[in-house]
Amino acid sequence: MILLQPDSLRLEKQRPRLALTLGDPAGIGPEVILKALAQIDFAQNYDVTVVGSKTQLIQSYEQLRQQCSDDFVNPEDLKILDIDIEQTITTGVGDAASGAASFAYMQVAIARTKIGEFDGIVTGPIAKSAWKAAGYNYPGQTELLAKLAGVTRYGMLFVARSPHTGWTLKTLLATTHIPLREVADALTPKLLANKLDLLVECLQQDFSIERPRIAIAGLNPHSGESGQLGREEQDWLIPWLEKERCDRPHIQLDGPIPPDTMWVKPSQAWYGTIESEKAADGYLALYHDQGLIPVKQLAFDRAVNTSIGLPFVRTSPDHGTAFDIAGKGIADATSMKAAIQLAVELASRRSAQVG
Ligand SMILES: NC(=O)C1=CN([C@@H]2O[C@H](COP(=O)(O)OP(=O)(O)OC[C@H]3O[C@@H](n4cnc5c(N)ncnc54)[C@H](O)[C@@H]3O)[C@@H](O)[C@H]2O)C=CC1
Ligand SMILES: NCC(=O)COP(=O)(O)O
Repeated sequence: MILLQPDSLRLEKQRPRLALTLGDPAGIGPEVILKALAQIDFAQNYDVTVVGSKTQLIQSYEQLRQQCSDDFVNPEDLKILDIDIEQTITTGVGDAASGAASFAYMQVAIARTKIGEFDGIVTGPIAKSAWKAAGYNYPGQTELLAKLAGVTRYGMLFVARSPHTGWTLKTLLATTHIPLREVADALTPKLLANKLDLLVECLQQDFSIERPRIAIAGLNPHSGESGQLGREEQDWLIPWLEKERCDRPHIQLDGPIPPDTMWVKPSQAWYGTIESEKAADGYLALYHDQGLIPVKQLAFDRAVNTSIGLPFVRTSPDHGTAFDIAGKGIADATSMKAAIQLAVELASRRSAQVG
């Protein structure tokens, strides 16, 4: 027997259902959410549920009404999964109360996504220190997502589309929130092979790049200058890359590229002073600031932090809680808007691949 779906049901199924967590309620999360949602025709394109305190959203809305000439939505017009943990939140101060709140929003969003209620999660920014003050010792939201989703293979990818050319910079971090002192020991051929797998899969499935070209950074100045300025490249990075080139003939692997020049071509492709084909499809940075200084330099207002390897979509703005400007009405919502738009694109693409 063939069951025909009514058109309305089919359409409804195609609209990605997103959970949008408020982030730390003492930071700019509520403000950028209200502003970003005013800039996107969300009712047409996707179905969004804000997960967090309605009281905090209303407070942010009332502040914006007094301070701000930008557009922002009224929380009364939103679907809200209201979570009020009844603690006092002080705007601009990330503490145990705000950390407990933002952690609770994440737990609910992840649990509801796991049972199929949402196709993806867009997370507002949280403060890791506030989570710690609340007794939750995670280096970030990515690790919590991975743990609760039950995956051990995952990565932190930053995606930024150039407003000048439309070219998209995609940067995966091989290591993330660890002290700089520990980076060299954490980097191993196994870890890099794992991250490379994730990046290739993501470029193929999420960005339809069948035979990607990937640039991999060196660790030391001048990629070690033949061992004179550091030995990691000679000892294992170059041999590992040579082996990967033989094992993966369908992709192009450039590197190890001296970290200071790695970002020249992406910035030229960003501004359109070279053709975008001359830049790589993906960049693998070996540690947090090696990747994020150039990304934020080029695209602080619009880069999106994307978790790859999870069984559902997760995006987030690239910026943090910005406690210094919370409650002032001056936060820029472009990165949050880009995070929502990318989540819609990725979720739509994945559901088209499944069905
Ligand atoms: N996605 C997330 O959950 C992220 C969370 N964080 C957390 O945020 C907290 C604060 O981190 P910071 O290093 O200070 O970075 P931050 O991104 O919060 O702020 C850095 C600077 O940029 C400004 N800024 C940030 N976002 C802005 C926006 N949308 N519009 C206008 N100005 C903006 C801030 O006012 C500040 O001067 C930390 O606890 C950190 O762990 C940081 C990055 C991402
Ligand atoms: N630097 C990126 C960042 O801090 C966001 O991390 P996460 O909370 O998304 O894991």
